[in-house]
Order: sequence, then structure tokens, then C-alpha cells
Amino acid sequence: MDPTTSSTPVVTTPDSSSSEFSSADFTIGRLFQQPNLEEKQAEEIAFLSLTRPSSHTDRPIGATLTWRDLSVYVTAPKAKGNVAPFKRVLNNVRGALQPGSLVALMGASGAGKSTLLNALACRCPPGVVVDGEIRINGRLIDRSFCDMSGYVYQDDIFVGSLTAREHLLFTARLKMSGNWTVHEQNLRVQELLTDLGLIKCQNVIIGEPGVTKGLSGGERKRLSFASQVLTDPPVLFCDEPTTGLDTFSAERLVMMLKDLTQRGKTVVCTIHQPSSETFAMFDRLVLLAEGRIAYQGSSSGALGFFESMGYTCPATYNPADFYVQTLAVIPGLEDTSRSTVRAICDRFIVTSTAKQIDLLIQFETSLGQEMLELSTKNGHQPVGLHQARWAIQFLWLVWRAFVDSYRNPAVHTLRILQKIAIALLAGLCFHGVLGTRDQKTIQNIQGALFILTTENTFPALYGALGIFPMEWPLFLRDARGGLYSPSAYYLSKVVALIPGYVVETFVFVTIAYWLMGLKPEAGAFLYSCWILIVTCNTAAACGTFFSAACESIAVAISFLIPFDYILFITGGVLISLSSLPEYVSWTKYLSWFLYTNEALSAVQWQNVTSIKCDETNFPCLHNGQEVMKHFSFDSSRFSVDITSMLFIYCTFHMLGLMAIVRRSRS
Ligand SMILES: Nc1ncnc2c1ncn2[C@@H]1O[C@H](COP(=O)(O)OP(=O)(O)OP(=O)(O)O)[C@@H](O)[C@H]1O
Repeated sequence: MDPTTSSTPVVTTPDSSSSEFSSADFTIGRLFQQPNLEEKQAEEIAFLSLTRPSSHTDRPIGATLTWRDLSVYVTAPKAKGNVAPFKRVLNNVRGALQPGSLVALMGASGAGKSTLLNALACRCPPGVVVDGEIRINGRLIDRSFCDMSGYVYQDDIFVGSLTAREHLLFTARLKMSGNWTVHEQNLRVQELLTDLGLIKCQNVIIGEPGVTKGLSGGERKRLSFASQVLTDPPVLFCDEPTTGLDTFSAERLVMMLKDLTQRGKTVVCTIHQPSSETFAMFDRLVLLAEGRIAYQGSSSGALGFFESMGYTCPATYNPADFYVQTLAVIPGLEDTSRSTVRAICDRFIVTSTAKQIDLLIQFETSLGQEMLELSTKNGHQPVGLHQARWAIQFLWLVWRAFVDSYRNPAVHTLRILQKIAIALLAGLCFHGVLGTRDQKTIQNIQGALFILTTENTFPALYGALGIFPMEWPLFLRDARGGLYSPSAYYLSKVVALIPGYVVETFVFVTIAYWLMGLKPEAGAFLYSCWILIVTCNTAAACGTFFSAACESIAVAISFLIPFDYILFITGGVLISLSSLPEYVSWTKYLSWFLYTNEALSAVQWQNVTSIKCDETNFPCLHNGQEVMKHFSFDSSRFSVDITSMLFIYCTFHMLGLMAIVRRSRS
């Protein structure tokens, strides 16, 4: 049942002949005329819930969006005395938009356009309070509306190393997997690439403006738009979609939006300074001023309304510019401007257009009530589009992270070269000084082990700090848009980093271990590799936690430095563990430096039964056991050391995950 194709208008508005909303617009009201409402309930509940019908060819149906008594408050900057914690940015506004409308939401800067758009799209940032009713086809909107509507942001954020096709496929897998088969998803991606003129550049890397070359501004915008219309949402919100585009690209984009509305979609755009041609494509206009509605209705009707107030648009003027200028608060003329705005808004409320909007809102509200009763009676709950299962989210996020990683080979090559260089340097410094089993080599061997520990700790620890701050805006947008969960994202990042740490550690240890001349046994070497791989990942887990908990790399570093300093000191090499002061000795249990040193020492000194004693050396350590004891190490704790590191690894990741979940909600 498609309300946009219904043939029987059934509601007559008080002044339908001159109405902004013709009686034919009230197709939704036909439900009230059906004598056998019960028989229609299955269809109507589907209508109410806006769920995607079962087959690919059935598109989601159009939607009427209404809002009334809508006020939005934001947290005002705290003034001295904290008198007004909230500032009202939208003041008791109401309105209605019907399927098939291309709506321009305009007004001067600060009028409240983005705030209204976000409120209607159910995408207000945390801290913004929305008071009032917003309904979609009569039903009060909730979180599921966010999943079933599209939102094209003003600034496009992508993973720049993906191609246009890969980006769309990735988004399709996450957005559509609950309702579409993989084949249908692929078809939809192909269809959009073709329809939006992206076929030519489908295999071009998206790139990052100013950093790596990739898609043009217009192509990026179209790609962003394609991501949002993948699921064919009944309502699409666009925040300044033409900003940054030349006139031709802007017109092309608005034509695409227009095309959507011709298939029954509702498209709402905030828009700044459109050209006359672009503006003419919008069939409905909502003008905001000082958080109030100054006009709402057909674009053509706006000129007449302003004229009736004595504001005539000069013939050579772009009407869009004229409206915005008339409603702007001009610096130096604030009082006059505000009284003009007040007069226009007050006048609009009493026009017949405003009355018809009120009537439509009432119809929608009563329809919503009727449907709610029906669905409650039949046990049907309205549902939105299904989010992909957690495992699918995780797998595709890992895929994206790997693609991103191998498309930046220079970074990996550089890191491996750096590891090789440091391993050669460290290896050469210790070369030839560890071989003879005498008292001097004890210190040299412990020093070599400490170098292995630190070189596999600090690069991973500090290297992980950039993981989240660098991708935070992308993550927030995707997670809040319901594309994937913070846990899937966090764990995908962790998993994607593991192979790099394993390879880098293995390369480093292989070179350094043999060049230094540590215990020449394959078993000892492999054990050492294993210990250091765990160490490297534990250090990275710690860095990942600080990265997730802090808003920038600089803040993370300032917290991390004192933290790693303590761990470093209590690592068992710089100071004998038995002589640590009581009040600080507990920190050694948090130190993976200690666990690594102890485990590596156990491997090196195991089965060392005799160490030469020079008579000048006092005290003399005769065997491996005594060396271990001297450093307050215990070889029997080897498995405890490994388990403790794994425990620290898991704890840091749990804390990191909690931090990312908390921050994504705050
Ligand atoms: N989260 C917020 N915290 C504090 N003030 C806010 C917040 N969001 C919006 N505002 C304020 O509310 C008013 C309306 O903002 P909004 O972004 O909706 O305006 P706009 O019409 O979209 O402006 P522009 O065209 O410049 O983007 C502005 O004065 C803005 O400073």
C-alpha cells in the first residue's frame, strides 16, 4: 500500500481550494474512511512501522513528517553565577512535510536550521534537549527512525584509502545485511554507482583533501549521498549539501534529490545561498528566524507572503537571498531586525497556510493514535531497519582496517626499517660481550634483555596513542548513526594491529638476539620471541587504553609519561625489587617490564650450572639460579609472568572499551 499513489482524496480542508496542502495531499486520511479497518490492519501496521517489505523490488514507502510544540535547548556557556544553564534555540515550532517534497530549510546564520534538522532527524548531539512531538506518519519518532532515515552531513568523512565502490560495499554490508541478501546489496551498490555517475571513479581511492589525491568534491558529495540512500530511506536529511560545490555540481546534486522526491521520498535540506536555478528546484520552503518559523509552504507562495507584509523582492534579486536578508539580525540594527522578525513570524502563524499545517498535524496525530491502538491490540511493535549482526560488523571493520593498512605500505616499510636499524645497532653494541660465562657477562646479559624489553614496549605503547583520536569523528558519526557498535569497532582495531606487532617483534628479536649472542638455542630464541610478542601487545593494549580514554594524542602522552615511568622503575633492573619502598612496591605487579624481564631471564639462566668467578669479584654468582635470586627473580614464576601479562592485556582492553563506549555517549 503506497500512500503516495492513492487515488481517493478523502479529507476536505476548510479552505482546500487555495490550500498549500491540497486535499489530495491528505491521502493518509483515507484510513479513516475505511469501514473495515480491521481487515486492513496488516498493511496499515506495515505502513506505520515503515519496515522494509520482504523483496528487493518493494521499496519503503513515503513518509509524512510532522512536529509541534517543538523547542530545543542547548547547554549555554556557563556565565558567572550559572544562572541560565540552558539556552532555547528553537522556540515552540510546528510544521509538516509530506512525501514527495523537496524542502529547503533556510534562514540567517544562527537561526536554528541545523538544530531543527538534527531534531527532526533524531540526531541531536548529547547535551541537547528536545521538547515536543515529532511524528512520522503519525507515530512518535524514536531511535529506530535514525536507522530508517538518511542523513547527509555537511562535511564528508571517509576512510580515504578505500575506493568509492569499497566504501559503498562496506556501508551496504553493515546497513543492509538484516534485510537484503548479499546479491541484492551488490545490485543496489551497482545501481547507485550508475545512477549517481560514480561508475567512472568507482575504483578510485577516495583520498583526503589536501593530503592524498582522490575523488573530487562533487564525487565525494555524491558518494556520501549514495551511502545514505542505500537502504532507500523514506526521509532524507541533508545538511548544506551544496556547500563547497560549484554551481553546476550543486544543481546536479539538487536534481538528484529532486529525482528522489519524485519517487515519493521526503528530502529536507538546510541550504545556504543557492543560485536562483537551484532554489527553483525546491518545491517547499521552511524559513527560520531567531528559532521561530517565519514561513513554511510552497516556494512560490513565499514571495506573496512577504509582499503581503510589505517586503517585495526586487525583480533582479535571487528570492533565496532576499528572504535570508529580510530575516537576518543586522549588527547595529538588532532591535529593528528583531522586531521585523517577530512581526513576520507572528503574521505567519495566523495565515491559512499555517492553519492547514495545524490541521495536517492533527490528522497525523490522530492517525498515529489509531494505529498505535491497532498495533498494541495485535501485538505488533514498530521496528526500524535491522542493524547488522555484531560478528558482521566486526568482520567488515577488520576488513576495512586491513585495507587501510595495506594501502599505506610506506608506513609499514618505514616501521620495519626502523626496527631493523635499531636491532642492528643494539646487536652490534652487545656483539661479542655475552659469550663467556663470567661475572661481567651477567650484567651484560641483563642489559641486553632490558634493551629487548624496552624496544618492544615503547614504540608499541606510544604508537598506539594515535589509533582513536585520528578516527574519532568518523567513529562517532558511524556509531551514532547506528552503523556499528563501539565494541565491534574497538575490537576490530585491536585485531587489525596484532599481525603488525607480531611481524615487527619477530624481525627485531631475530636480528638482535643472534647478533647480541644470547643463549644459542632454538628453544630459548623461540621462547624469547613469544615473551616479547606478548610484551609488545601488552604495551600496545596500554597505549590503546590511553588512546581511547583521551581526546587527543597530546593529552594521552601527558598521562602516559608518569605512568610508564613508574612501571619502568619497578621493572626489576634499575632497582632491586626487594629494596623497593613499601608504599611503591605494589606497583611492580602492574609492571609488564618486571614480568618480561623475569621471563626472559628465566629462559637465559635456565640450566646454567656454572659461572666463572674471578677472585676480585665479590660477591660471586655461581650459577643461573643465583643470578635469578640476585635480581629477586624466580624462574618458577614463568607461567605466572605470561599469565599476568595476558591479564594486564585484557584489563587494558576492557578499560579501553569502556572508555570508548562512555565517550561515544557523552
Ligand atoms: N550544542 C550547542 N551548544 C551551544 N549552542 C548551540 C549548540 N547548538 C546550537 N547552538 C546555538 O544555537 C543557535 C542555532 O544554531 P544552528 O547551528 O542551528 O544555526 P544555523 O541556522 O544552522 O546556523 P549556520 O547557518 O551558521 O550553521 C546558534 O546561536 C548556535 O550557537
